[in-house]
Amino acid sequence: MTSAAVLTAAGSGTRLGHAVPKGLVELDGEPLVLRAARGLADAGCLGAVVVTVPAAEAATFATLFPAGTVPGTDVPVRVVPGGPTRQASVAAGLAALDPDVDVVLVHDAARCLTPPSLVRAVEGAVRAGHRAVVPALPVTDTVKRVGTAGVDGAAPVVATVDRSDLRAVQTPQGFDRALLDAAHAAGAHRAADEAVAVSDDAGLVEAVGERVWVVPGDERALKITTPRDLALATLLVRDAGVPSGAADDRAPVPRA
Ligand SMILES: Nc1ccn([C@@H]2O[C@H](COP(=O)(O)OP(=O)(O)OP(=O)(O)O)[C@@H](O)[C@H]2O)c(=O)n1
Ligand SMILES: C[C@](O)(CO)[C@H](O)COP(=O)(O)O
Repeated sequence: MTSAAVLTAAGSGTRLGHAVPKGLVELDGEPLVLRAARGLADAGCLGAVVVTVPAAEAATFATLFPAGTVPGTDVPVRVVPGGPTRQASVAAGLAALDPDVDVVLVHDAARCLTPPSLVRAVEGAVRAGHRAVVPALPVTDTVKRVGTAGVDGAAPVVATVDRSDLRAVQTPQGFDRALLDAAHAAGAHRAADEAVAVSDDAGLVEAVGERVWVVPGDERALKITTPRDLALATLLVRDAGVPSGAADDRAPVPRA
């Protein structure tokens, strides 16, 4: 029995706006995909990492793992081509996992500062019997549902949403491997089209009627999407005093 991770790095990073795919963009001198892979390996609970990358850049990504392992560790890495959507990229990663893997964590290279403690918390919750587990943080802004914007760009407020049971979901998301394989198979017809593909793997599990569980997330697991996110992450890695987001070991609660 082995736990393994699919690390998604096949996106282009359009909103970040660099000339290279986002996974190759450096944060304080180190590519995002390498930082993310190390965070997974340092958790100490994963037997392998499959990295999904843009097909045209597979050789470049492979040079980051010259020994076929996450550098500085003995965790094996496989680099495989991803697909046109995140969902398709995860499916490609799942197909490359060894048959003995029974627990899968799916993680975004874009969340490259995720601490190993969060990886262990998610993996441990799956091992403890929760077949689908996502880390999440409470929503802190006031949230409003709005209607269609007018020609001046202003949109009418339709309602103010009760935020008490809203959560912002992060990665890694952890799954019983058979459940995640089945959920991706059931949702495969959506994978090629960005308009209908799911934005996270838990969404596919929900669609097949299985319960997804939430564990406390961590502010360090922020997603680098825009130049501002990269600037913030740079400040965070240079400031060892940055506070952690949440305790890691609270009991899972059902997803609302
Ligand atoms: N076809 C895709 C699209 C996204 N991803 C991965 O999914 C994660 C979350 O996606 P996002 O941060 O939105 O990355 P991009 O799609 O690269 O960003 P953008 O939409 O700005 O191009 C990233 O690690 C990204 O590499 C992927 O593996 N395959
Ligand atoms: C998986 C994810 O990071 C959870 O928040 C998120 O859904 C990815 O979304 P994106 O649209 O691919 O950025």
